[in-house]
Amino acid sequence: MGCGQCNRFEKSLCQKTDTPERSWLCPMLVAGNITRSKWPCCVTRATHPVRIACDRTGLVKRKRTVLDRIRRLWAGLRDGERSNEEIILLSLCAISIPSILPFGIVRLLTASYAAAVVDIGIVLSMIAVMSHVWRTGRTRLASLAISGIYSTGMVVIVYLHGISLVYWAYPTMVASFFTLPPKRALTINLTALACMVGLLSHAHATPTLTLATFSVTVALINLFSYIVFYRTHLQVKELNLRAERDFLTGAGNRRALQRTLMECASSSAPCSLLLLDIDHFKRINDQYGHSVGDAVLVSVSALIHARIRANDRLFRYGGEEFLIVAKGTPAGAASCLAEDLRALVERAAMIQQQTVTVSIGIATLRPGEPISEWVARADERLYAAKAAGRNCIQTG
Ligand SMILES: Nc1nc2c(ncn2[C@@H]2O[C@H](COP(=O)(O)OP(=O)(O)OP(=O)(O)O)[C@@H](O)[C@H]2O)c(=O)[nH]1
Repeated sequence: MGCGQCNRFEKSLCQKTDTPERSWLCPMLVAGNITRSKWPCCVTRATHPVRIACDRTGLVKRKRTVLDRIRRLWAGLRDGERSNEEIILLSLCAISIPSILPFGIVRLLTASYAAAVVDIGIVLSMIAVMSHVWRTGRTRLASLAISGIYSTGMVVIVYLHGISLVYWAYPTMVASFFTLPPKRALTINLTALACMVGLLSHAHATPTLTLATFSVTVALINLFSYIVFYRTHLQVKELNLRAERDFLTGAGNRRALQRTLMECASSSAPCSLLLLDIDHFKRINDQYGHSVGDAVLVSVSALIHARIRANDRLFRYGGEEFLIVAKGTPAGAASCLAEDLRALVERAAMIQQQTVTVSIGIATLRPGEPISEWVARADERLYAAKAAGRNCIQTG
């Protein structure tokens, strides 16, 4: 592993710094032998106006080669710096450039200028999309653009050359499913198919049987792709849902909580946290066993779920702690909800001859308050409720 900035120095020879963006610096730099502004390669990853690399003996002035760039690119992809969507888009563009460019050149040489313009236009568009995704990391518009460029290019090529070049339709249409949601890809592909069939029958007088064969095979390719990608889409959705759920109670987990808290903090609506802890839960476990303890956790979670509104969210915050994010709920309404929940749990007969109770700490988000402070206030209120004798609520 090399220097965190230039990726070429042995880490053992580099010194660790306390800032995250300069976690490793070359010794020459640290020793003050050079100024940071003079050697930007060692200072920042973002800009490299001067191409410098470090080695064991010191600093060697060297231009970054294409191979270096490929290595760096590969390291970026491998280390998870880029999202899956970015990788798919970049790969699609990277594959289509060498696949289409030779045809463009041949057509240029054989004086098929119109087709050459289409091919080279697609290649240039792919380069533009690639550089946009690479620089910004934004994929939404780029996905639509790629599909649009492919489809338009395909229709124009069919218009120019007729049935002899319809083979491009198959890979192009499958590629749309990689970049877009299945329904959108299907819609774009079927529209392109309709345009191509129209052009083939009117502008090129293609025989009906050939046209039918083309239409049916393209439709089947789209149907199969739709089924495969739709199934994958559902599976990914299901996996994401599971990754954010607590296995025992079905409440959201800490990962899901973070996202919800961020949504609340960015909204102008009032929002309250209710941090709920089962009283003397250790005793329940010790006296009745862990399976009964688990059943109590499930029952408490179900009781809360049945009481809160569809807009509110329930999370398992810790072992026997639950956190309710009550959206659009000011302090007064949050106290009423907390008192209702406390009474509900107290009344529920979860274990024979033993009442299960809960303590609840409440904190309503203050304007501009950081999330960590908001949660800490709810935690502090919960401790106050415990200190006040348990089976009660405390408002912040
Ligand atoms: N059955 C079960 N027990 C759990 C689970 N997660 C945590 N616990 C137990 O919950 C207990 C929490 O004990 P404490 O933190 O001492 O809290 P407490 O006994 O409820 O006491 P107070 O909160 O002060 O009222 C520990 O014994 C944990 O082992 C779980 O998923 N299932």
